[in-house]
Parts: sequence; structure tokens; C-alpha cells
Amino acid sequence: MTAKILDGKAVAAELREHIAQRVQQRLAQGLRAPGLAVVLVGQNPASLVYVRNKRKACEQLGFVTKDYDLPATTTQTELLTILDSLNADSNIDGILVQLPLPAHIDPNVIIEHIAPHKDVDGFHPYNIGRLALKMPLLRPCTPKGVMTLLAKTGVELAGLHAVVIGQSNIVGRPMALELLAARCTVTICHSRTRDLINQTRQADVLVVAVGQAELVKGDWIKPDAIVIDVGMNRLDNGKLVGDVAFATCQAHASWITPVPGGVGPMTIASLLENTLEVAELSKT
Ligand SMILES: Nc1nc2c(c(=O)[nH]1)N[C@@H](CN(C=O)c1ccc(C(=O)N[C@@H](CCC(=O)O)C(=O)O)cc1)CN2
Ligand SMILES: [Mg+2]
Repeated sequence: MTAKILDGKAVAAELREHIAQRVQQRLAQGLRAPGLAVVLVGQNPASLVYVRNKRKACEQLGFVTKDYDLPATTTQTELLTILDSLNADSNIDGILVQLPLPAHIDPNVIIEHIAPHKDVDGFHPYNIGRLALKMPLLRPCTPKGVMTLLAKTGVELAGLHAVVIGQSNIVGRPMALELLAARCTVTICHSRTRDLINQTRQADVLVVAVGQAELVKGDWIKPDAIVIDVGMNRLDNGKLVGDVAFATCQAHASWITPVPGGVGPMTIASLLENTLEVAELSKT
């Protein structure tokens, strides 16, 4: 068995094309372009790349961005004041605060200060709660992107055993909620899980989001499993690898996402999709 590639780059390009068409339809109807506020605090090198890519994608699809590039010394109070003005701005559909934030700013306070209906990252407790109750509104971008990729396999998810490794607020937890809503039996594993390999070997769908280069090996994989790699790890030689040892896992799985070009591009496409969904709810 050699797994088929779940090509996130291609699926994201398709989705982006569809979003661009919907934006053009809005403009033709005299409606305004979707507006996204993109807030970056500090100069985290990876964040600089992601924020640049998000702004570029917005421009390509006809969205308007309101850009904030704030110094790392920005206080929590200053950031909250900016959010107040964005929450009240009727031209802004979505607000994105890039994570991680500098250590003196509490991300939970910031996320909770974003108006839930503008929380296009889907991280606000209100939106996570909606997802937990199977009443989703704005869904976290990476797990949503993974669900879009899983739909592309054509595999019926209901009844499958899904194992998620990682319990972060932005990937692992909402990922488990998404899979539960799709009627999978879900196991969440984390750093205190005993006998991790015994868990992964029972997974029909395995999602790995731990940030450990090539942790998951081929013999951890149940034959024909779907393997989703959310990890992104830069090796000393400059190569980008996932949390999954791609070549050996490909030999056991039925479908597998590559790194790069798997889940990452879907995160940005889902952000654009969420922002458009908010814009489409407004009358202007
Ligand atoms: N406010 C948010 N912060 C963060 C999020 C998020 O969804 N919202 N997620 C991550 C970072 N992230 C988006 O912000 C992100 C990460 C990776 C990619 C991506 O396209 N990766 C490429 C490889 C890129 C490279 O070469 O370095 C890939 O996998 O092909 C997009 C978005 C944390 N912060
Ligand atoms: Mg990827």
C-alpha cells in the first residue's frame, strides 16, 4: 500500500478560486469587499511569514485588510483598545490577532475581547462552545481545513476511530470536536498519554499536532489509515518536516498529507472562507 497524497496546496487553491468568485459577485452587486483586520505584535520570524501570506492572499482575492504591525512592547491595554475600535468598525468583518503573542500579553484575555461574530480564527470561547455543542458558527481554521481535506478523500467518517495527538486550544481540542461532530469515536492523546503507539495503531484517522519532528513512524500506523500531519518543524539543515515520518507512514496509510503543502495552506484558505462567511451575513 502506498498512500495517496492529500494535496492541501491544490485543495486550498480551488477553495480560494471559489472565494474569489464570491467576492467578485458581491462587488458586482454593489456590496463591499470583505474586510479583515490583521494584527501582529512583535517580530516572531514565523509569524512575519504567516501574516505576510495572509495579507497577500487577502489582496489576491479582493479582500481589504487593515494592518497593524505593533512593537513587541505594546501593552495588553493598548491591544485591547485597538480591538475595541475594530469590534465597532462596520467595515471590518473579521479580526485576526496572530499567535503567539509576546509573553506579557495573555492570549486568553485578547481572544475573549474579540467580538465573537468577528472572531474569524474561531478561538473565542463562544465559538469553541458552539462547536462543542454541534452548533458551529466560526470554526478554528486549521481543524476546519483538515475537515475539508478529509471530505476530499470521499471516505465516510461516521463510526471511524479518530486519534488526535495534541491538545492545544488552536488545533488538538477543536480538531477532536470536529471529528466528534462528524460522528467519529475520538481519542485525544498528549504528553502524559501512556503507550502512545498502542493508541495510534487503533486509529482509522490519525491527526498529529505536537511539534515534534517525525515523531510518528510507519509501524505506528494502522494499515490503510488516513494520516493528517499538522506539524511543521524546521531541521538544522533547513528542511521543513512534519510530525510524521512521511516515507515510512506513506507505506502503511491510505491517504496522507505532505509537509509542506498539506494542512498549512488549508489554514489560510479557511481563514478567508470564515471572513467571507461573516461578510455575507452583513447587508453592506
Ligand atoms: N491567529 C492565529 N495564529 C496562528 C494560527 C492561526 O490559525 N491563527 N496558526 C498557526 C500559524 N499559521 C497561521 O497563522 C500557519 C502556519 C503554517 C501555514 C503554512 O501554510 N505552512 C506551509 C509551510 C510554510 C513554511 O514554509 O514555513 C505548509 O505547511 O505548506 C499557514 C498558516 C499559529 N498561529
Ligand atoms: Mg502542511
